[in-house]
Amino acid sequence: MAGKPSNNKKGAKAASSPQKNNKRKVAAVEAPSKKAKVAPSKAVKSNGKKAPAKADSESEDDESWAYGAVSESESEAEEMDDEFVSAEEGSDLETGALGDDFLGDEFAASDDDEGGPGADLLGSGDDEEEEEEEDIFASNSEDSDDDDMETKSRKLDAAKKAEEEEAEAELQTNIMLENDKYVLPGDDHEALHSTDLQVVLARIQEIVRVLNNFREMREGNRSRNDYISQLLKDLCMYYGYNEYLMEKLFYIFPVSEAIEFFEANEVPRPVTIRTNTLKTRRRELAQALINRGVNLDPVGKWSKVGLQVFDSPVPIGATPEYLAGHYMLQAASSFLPVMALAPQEHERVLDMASAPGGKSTYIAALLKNTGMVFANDANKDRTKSLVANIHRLGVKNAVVCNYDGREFPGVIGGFDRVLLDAPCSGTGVISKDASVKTNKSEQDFQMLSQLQKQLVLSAIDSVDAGSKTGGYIVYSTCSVVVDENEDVVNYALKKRPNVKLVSTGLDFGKEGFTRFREKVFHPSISLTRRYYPHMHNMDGFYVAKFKKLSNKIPTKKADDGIDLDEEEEFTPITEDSGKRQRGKKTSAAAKAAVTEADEISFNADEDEELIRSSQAKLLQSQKGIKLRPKKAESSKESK
Ligand SMILES: C[S@@+](CC[C@H](N)C(=O)[O-])C[C@H]1O[C@@H](n2cnc3c(N)ncnc32)[C@H](O)[C@@H]1O
Repeated sequence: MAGKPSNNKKGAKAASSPQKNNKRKVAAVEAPSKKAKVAPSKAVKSNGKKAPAKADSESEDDESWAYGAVSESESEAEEMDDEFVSAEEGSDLETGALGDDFLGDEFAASDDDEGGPGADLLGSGDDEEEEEEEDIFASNSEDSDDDDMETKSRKLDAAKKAEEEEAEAELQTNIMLENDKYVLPGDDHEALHSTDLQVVLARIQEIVRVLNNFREMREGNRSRNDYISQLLKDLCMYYGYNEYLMEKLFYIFPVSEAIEFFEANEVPRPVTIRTNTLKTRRRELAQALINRGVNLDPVGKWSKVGLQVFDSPVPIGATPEYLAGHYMLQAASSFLPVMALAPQEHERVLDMASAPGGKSTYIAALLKNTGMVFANDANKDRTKSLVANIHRLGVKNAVVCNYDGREFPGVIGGFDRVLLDAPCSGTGVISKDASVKTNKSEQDFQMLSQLQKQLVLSAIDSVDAGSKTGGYIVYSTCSVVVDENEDVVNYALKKRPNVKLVSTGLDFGKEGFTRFREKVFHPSISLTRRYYPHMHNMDGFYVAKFKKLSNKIPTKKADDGIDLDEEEEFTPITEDSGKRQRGKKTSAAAKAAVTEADEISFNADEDEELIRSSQAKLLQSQKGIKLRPKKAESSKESK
């Protein structure tokens, strides 16, 4: 990096991009990437692992899902592939966090917790089968024809690494000799206006170093904000985000981790596929693909149906196995909400925003084609790919419908479980759709958050609390932004005191925020889970699971709408220190928490105009219907 100056970011990246290595010995999706300390280019290396196989449909990214519009490019490939193509979810796992038999456990756990029967939906799932699988993958790696080549390649890697470390050490030494305190360039300093990305990168590294040891390293009486505001500008320039989004994302993480997140967004996530257990088993599928020369491994211990594809001589979205419906091209993160939903055989399940059907078809597989999946999507065009996937995968228990999710349960209700994989900004899938970096404004986030809040209430209202086996709602997004996640869940808890959050059953992922900047959320939001590309090598993702306790919406017991009567253990956060303390919930403390959050919550009456414009946008994009602007209330009244 330091030894290879470049005038542009591409050059800078090329110097640090992971070496192409087609051998299959890369950690599974589950292995959290090694953390880079500060240097962004390092993060690329640690995260890159190896260049993933290119799905033939990879270029089909679209982010029109946000408003349900469909772009021209959403063509055949997407019809065949799933939301992986349409830039959807993301997620992860922390190494070893899950047991070997997670799928089985997951269903059992969900039922143990909440009283339904568990089921190993993959069939036997026994040790013998696992051993056979291991054999398959072991023999797959033996095909490395050339030990010599491998040795040479290892030597080259080692030499390159040593060279890079030396170059970095030189840079560090220079910095330390020059001055431990980093002097921010003044307004008139030409360095401040440099567009040389190497200069910008060096400044990013310096500022991060200062911020990580602020007391020792700051210059004179410069404030933290001085450094942060320069850093945000530099990050925008280096990574190409608009300022609004950069700030929104930056504050989600500690400083160094934010850089890792931005770096991870520059690297493609691994290509993953989900075995369609309605038609085959993972080991059979793996063997068939290996016979075609596909280099793959299980996605990680947390899933018994996922495979990670490293490289393939044939387009992975057009193999005979693909066409026969033996697998779905699907981001690993997409598995998570369905695993959290844990549908049980014979249940009625609603997938409220389902196109192109990655999750609906997984639900159908877990139901073993029993019961019923209502696969709904507001975008009629997108339901074509949904139908195609349902046919290809041999799903026989699905009903496809095309309603605005907000019309439920008016359309039909009383479901055992509902999945709301909500339309979102796609900030978790920037590596698939870089346009998100620049095309999301404050208004977009407001509109999305409102839509998500309305949809989540409909999802809750569509579930039957009296379901013998279910009564669950899962809310998920492929966004890491708090407005679309914790904010929405907090709103649902306030508006629907007849639900509570329960464990997602996913033993990995970061806890949802109970506090974020000026916002304080309900303590139970720590049960929700966040997934990050830099940490879990999956798309950024969020999963929350609710249990519906009653079909009646209780009258509010407190102003904020949350039942505060019960004394329960929770973890308050002291105002001054921001540190957590174990304690008993007191009505006053909990009330204060939710009241604060209330101030930033969505209010349907106040926001009528925004809702209307969002609906208008949806109508126009889908049906070409243009709504006339609504006359102002005041002019109506004056008539
Ligand atoms: C994240 S994508 C869903 C991906 C899907 N769950 C899967 O796994 O393949 C969000 C979907 O929400 C749909 N959508 C947008 N607004 C909606 C609304 N008001 N009601 C229902 N669906 C909506 C979009 O058309 C888009 O297909």
